[in-house]
Amino acid sequence: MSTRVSAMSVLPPVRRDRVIAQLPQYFRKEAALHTKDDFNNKVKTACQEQRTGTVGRFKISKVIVVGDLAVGKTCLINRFCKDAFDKNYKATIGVDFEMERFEVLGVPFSLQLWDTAGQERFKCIASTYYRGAQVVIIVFDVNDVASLGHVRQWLEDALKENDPTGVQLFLVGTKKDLSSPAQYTQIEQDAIKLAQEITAEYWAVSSLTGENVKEFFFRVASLAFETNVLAELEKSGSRQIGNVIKINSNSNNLYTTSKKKQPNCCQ
Ligand SMILES: Nc1nc2c(ncn2[C@@H]2O[C@H](COP(=O)(O)OP(=O)(O)OP(=O)(O)O)[C@@H](O)[C@H]2O)c(=O)[nH]1
Ligand SMILES: [Mg+2]
Repeated sequence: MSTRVSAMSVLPPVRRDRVIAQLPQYFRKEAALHTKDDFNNKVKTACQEQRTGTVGRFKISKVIVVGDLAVGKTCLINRFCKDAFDKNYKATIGVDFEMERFEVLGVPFSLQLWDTAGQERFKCIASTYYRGAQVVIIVFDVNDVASLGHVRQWLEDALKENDPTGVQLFLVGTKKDLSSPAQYTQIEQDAIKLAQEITAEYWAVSSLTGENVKEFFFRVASLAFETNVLAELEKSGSRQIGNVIKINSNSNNLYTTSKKKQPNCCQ
């Protein structure tokens, strides 16, 4: 029996319910990152011809999930990744992360979801992991106006560590199951207005019922994938990119940022 283990054979196949063949639609047209109803043509062609360069088996996009304490960041990730919901609150201490593997237009694509702490005393540990994010998800509770009010601060903190032009932003209202339609409509207006101002795509979800959770993460994976492939095509220009395999530089420094940076806010 062969003992040789290649990177390919270590990876299990992508789950059938993580296969994305069509562009998932936005939640609200007024606050969408784009409103096209299909993937970019150049992206589709590149995928068909297997010219996606580093976007493929080895490409990992970093996603950070930030927002006030107890708004439901951990529950949102657990509903999607584990199809589980815990009604008891257990504060995230520092950070946790989950890997999710997708197949988009036939190409493997992974998201690394970083679940960060909202509690003030753990925030500085968490913020050392913000660097290198391609997607920032800012979460608020649709039943808590103050948590929506703090979104700009979370955005500022996240962008301090990242190139603002290279980040895709999502604004997610959670706990929709707890709000009455009238209350919800009121806060949605404010949330959409804010999303437009900060150029974020707006979603409302419930991790308890699962409403819109899968749709939301599929949209995140698809838009991140599309942006990555377009960037890859642009970078390559006329150069042949089909044979290049390299680990994304962002993912290289994921584990080293905390060592390099000495936070001085947690004493
Ligand atoms: N009804 C309802 N409760 C929710 C929902 N999402 C989260 N909760 C509850 O809200 C509380 C906080 O959820 P968490 O996901 O732990 O919050 P968090 O944002 O991760 O909090 P920190 O880790 O401290 O930043 C828990 O008691 C959850 O059960 C939801 O969609 N509906
Ligand atoms: Mg948490």
